Order: sequence, then structure tokens, then C-alpha cells
Amino acid sequence: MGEVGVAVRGLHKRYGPTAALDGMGFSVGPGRVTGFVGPNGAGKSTTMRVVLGLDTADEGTALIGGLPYRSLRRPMTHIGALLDAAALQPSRRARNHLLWMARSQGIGARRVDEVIDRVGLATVAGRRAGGFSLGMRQRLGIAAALLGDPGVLMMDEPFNGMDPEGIIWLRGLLRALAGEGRAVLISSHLMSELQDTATHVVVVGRGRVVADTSVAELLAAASAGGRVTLRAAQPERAATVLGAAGGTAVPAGPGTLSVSGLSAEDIVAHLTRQGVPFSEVAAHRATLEDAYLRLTRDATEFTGADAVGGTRTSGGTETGERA
Ligand SMILES: Nc1ncnc2c1ncn2[C@@H]1O[C@H](COP(=O)(O)OP(=O)(O)OP(=O)(O)O)[C@@H](O)[C@H]1O
Repeated sequence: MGEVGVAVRGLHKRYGPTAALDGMGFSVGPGRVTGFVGPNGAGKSTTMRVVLGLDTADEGTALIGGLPYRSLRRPMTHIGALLDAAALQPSRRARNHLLWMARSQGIGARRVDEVIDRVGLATVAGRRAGGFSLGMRQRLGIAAALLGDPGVLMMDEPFNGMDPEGIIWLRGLLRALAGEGRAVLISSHLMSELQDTATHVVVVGRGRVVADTSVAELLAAASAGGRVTLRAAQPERAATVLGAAGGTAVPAGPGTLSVSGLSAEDIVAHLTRQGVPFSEVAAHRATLEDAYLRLTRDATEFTGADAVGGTRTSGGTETGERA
């Protein structure tokens, strides 16, 4: 496989009057989990179907390791995909379902048992898949995606239907798969899950990319200019000192100020230098959810890298960071 796991360029796709894809383009690099996020109808599933050759774009290209899906020999050894966990024959037993898929690609039974173990279905592998919960079906779908030991994995909403233990397990699995050097693309509505899983995120809206950035940069941009809560016995004095230092401090309750324009570290330094006592300084960091909501709310205004540069405030999530 080349440098890039998946490369999507300038995809356009219309369904009658609906533009499902409107210039979609991004890359999924090896060795990391890339989150693919956006509101309903943003074009995530359509993009994944185009990558897998299940749908044709009107314009643009989608390549896996430099090749279109249809020219891959034994495609499951290049890309493993989970699009719809419900897409299985309910009367077939889980292991038989995987054996049937494996045979179609010249993959042996030993590999089937390996992937069953890896997804934690060993004790139920002889059961009919029709009786599986959604979380168990997701595990079975992930096992199928892993069968060919592919360098690229693509999963549409794999956290759907997972219980809390399953979510923790899946986070760990995705990180491990990326740690093995695979390119991993995961769509999700639940940004909180991606915060502990994805290191890169492609945010989409209305069929195109709104932001394509590392999670660290997205959070930093969303937090920039965020506010800091300060508790001080003499709030007026503190406000004067911080105002002179270029900040803006407004009352936010008894003995409490909400400060903008200065970092928590700067606030501590200025107050200490001027001998103004304080009891608490709490910076409010943005969560991935904040950053995402801001980007998708303004989806029509932002494009590409500008979207991140244009994101200024955190929206005030109470993730306090004590200075
Ligand atoms: N087969 C189809 N026929 C008609 N319209 C379609 C079809 N598939 C997708 N669309 C439309 O294309 C747009 C993009 O849909 P898509 O399913 O790709 O979005 P999504 O980001 O995956 O959304 P969700 O998170 O709800 O799954 C939507 O407006 C959808 O209604």
C-alpha cells in the first residue's frame, strides 16, 4: 500500500435534486484513526459507498492505496469495511457467516477464529446471527472487516448500539489497529467517543469538507480566546490589574470574575506580580463536541483550513483546568 490509505478527490454525486456530495475530498493516512463526522445527510455514507464501489460518483475519484476499489485483487485484503451491521443472513451462525465470507477471498478457517477472538465473540460464535444484539452484530461486522488483515479499515457508525463496556473495548481496538499501521476511518455522530479514539478528524457538512485537521489543532482553535474563571477576595482590584494587562474581566457572581483575552497562566503571573490574592483560576477548555457544533452550525460559511482558523471561542464547556 502507498503512503495514503484512502484518497478521495472532488467527489460530486446527485440523487435527483439532492446534491449528496458536493466536492468531497480528503485523505486517510496510515497509522491513525481518522474521525469522519457531520450531521445527518452530510454525505458520510455516500462517500464510503463510493470508496467501496457500491455507488458511482458523477465526478471525482476515490482510491485505496492508489487504486480504485474495482481494480483491487482480493479486495478484503486491502480494505475492510463495516457499513451496515444489520446486513447479514439471520439464520446463519456467526462463525459460518465469517467462513462463507472468508472462502470468497481465499482466506482460511484459522483466520476466522482469530478475528472471532479479537472481537470477543468466541463464546457465541456458534449462535445464529439473527439473535444477536446490535452491539454483537457490530462486533461480527468488525470481525468480517478484519478477515483479510487489510491496511485500511472503514466503519460507518461502529459505536451504534454498543453498551458502555463495548464502547471502551471498541476505542481500544481502533487505537490498536491504527497502532499496527493501518489507516482507520470511523464515522460517528458521537464526538465524545472520537475524542479518545481519533487523532485526526474530517468534519463534513452538505457534501463537502468543513474542516480537515488534527484533533489537537481543532481543540486549540476552539479554545483560543476562551474564558477563564477567577475567584479573588478583591475582585475589583483583580479586574483593574487584568484590564491593564489587556484582558477583560466581568463579574460572574460573588468574588468571581469571568476573564477573557488572557490565558490562565498570564492571569496568575499578572496577579502574582501585583500582589493581588486569588483562590482559584479555572480555564475552560473546549471539548471536541463544542468544536464540532461550532463548525457544523456555520458549515455554509467555512471551508477547509479557514474553518479552523475562524473558530474562536469554546462555547464555554465546563472542562475546568486549574492553573
Ligand atoms: N440512495 C439514495 N437515494 C436518494 N437520496 C439519497 C440516497 N442516498 C443518500 N441520499 C441523500 O444524500 C444525502 C447524503 O446522505 P448520506 O447518507 O451520505 O449522509 P450521512 O452523512 O451518511 O448521513 P447519516 O449520518 O444520516 O447517515 C442525504 O440528503 C440523503 O438523503
